[in-house]
Amino acid sequence: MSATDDILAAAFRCLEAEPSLRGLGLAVSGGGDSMALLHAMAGPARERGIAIRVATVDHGLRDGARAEAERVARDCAALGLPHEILDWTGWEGRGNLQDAARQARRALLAEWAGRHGLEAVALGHTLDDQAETVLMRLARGSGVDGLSAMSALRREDGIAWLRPFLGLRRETLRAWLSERNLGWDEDPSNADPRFQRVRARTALQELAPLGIAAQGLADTAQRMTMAREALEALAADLSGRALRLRAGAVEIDAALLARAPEETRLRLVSAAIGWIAGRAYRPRLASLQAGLQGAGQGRWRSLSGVMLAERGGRLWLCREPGRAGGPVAADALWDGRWRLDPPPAEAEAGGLRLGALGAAGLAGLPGWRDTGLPRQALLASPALWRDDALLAAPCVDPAGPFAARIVAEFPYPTLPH
Ligand SMILES: Nc1ncnc2c1ncn2[C@@H]1O[C@H](COP(=O)(O)OP(=O)(O)OP(=O)(O)O)[C@@H](O)[C@H]1O
Repeated sequence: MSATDDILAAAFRCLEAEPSLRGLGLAVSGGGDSMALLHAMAGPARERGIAIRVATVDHGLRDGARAEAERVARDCAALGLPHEILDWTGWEGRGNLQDAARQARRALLAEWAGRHGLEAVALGHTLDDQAETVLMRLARGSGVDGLSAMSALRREDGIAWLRPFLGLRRETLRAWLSERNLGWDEDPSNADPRFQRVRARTALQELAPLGIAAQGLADTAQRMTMAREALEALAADLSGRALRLRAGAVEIDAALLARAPEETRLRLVSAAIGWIAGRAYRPRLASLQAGLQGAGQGRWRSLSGVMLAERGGRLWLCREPGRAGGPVAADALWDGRWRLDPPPAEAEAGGLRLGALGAAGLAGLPGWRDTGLPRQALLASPALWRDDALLAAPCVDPAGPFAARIVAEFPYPTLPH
């Protein structure tokens, strides 16, 4: 097969994975990979009756970025495709710039797709990106999850993110563009050795004599994806036998947990932490191991915004009260997970706040012991307040005036209440 066949076959395959697709967004930076995406997807999408829109994010970080975005706009105009430049103005100068830029780009693209009713957005990642990621993750000592492959289709934020070119080489795409006299802009940061990805790219060439090459690393990533699926199935099985959700806390049968292989155990506890504290706060492996060992001694330990302790043959995980955030308006989401259900009527909502029960709230509820929940778990459970007066504590008194609902879904099956 020629490069053109491969590229067009990849474009069609990607559209076939989403048969009901009507509106597709293309994320085009102006670099070689995404310019190939633009030119390769336009025809097949048109053939399938799919409307295409294109967006370029201007991070405002480099002179020349605007001109590159405008070049994409011109190419889109020539193809008859609507194009938009999305501006990122949010850099606060803290943390890792590339990570912040990537996250902001995702958010801007998701917002743009939502605004135009696009069900999917395609990205131009290639096999080379995959291989470089594996090399960088090896440097960090990553496990199965970190070494797993980017997926050709991933649903997140209500959008299907498509990566049609994961099986293709960067040089193939660029040669294809050159043959057609189609241009692209070379982002100068792609040659800046201050970036680890650029160093990984150079290192890959140096590793060739050892037989370490992009294809092999990408194959490893595929194998790791299969391994991850198997491990996820084990964690889901353990969860269904050993784990119960209680008032936003997690209760796990400690004996069953102890008998599970360490990888399964850590995976389950890490998922519980992610569920309680938000996915962004997953702990690192060493802290997780240390936290679990400490919790086994019966004292409450704090880890990634979550308290954990083993009590009476159960491992308990619950929100660390100080990390749950202050109270919010009663119709808002509190601590990323809790909502009143149904929301309060307008007449009663004035001055009403949803927040942690806390020690002050719990002191007025002597019946809390009847719930069978540890005090620690109830401290960070939701309560309804008007000024300083406690109106309801739905986890202590489910028959009371307000019910609270957890909106975040636990990733695995659980035992019934
Ligand atoms: N500024 C941007 N605006 C729109 N989409 C972008 C932008 N930067 C990256 N993308 C999308 O994310 C994909 C991966 O980006 P990344 O910077 O990791 O890759 P790249 O290999 O440099 O790609 P390209 O050659 O297309 O810039 C791109 O192919 C493109 O689809």
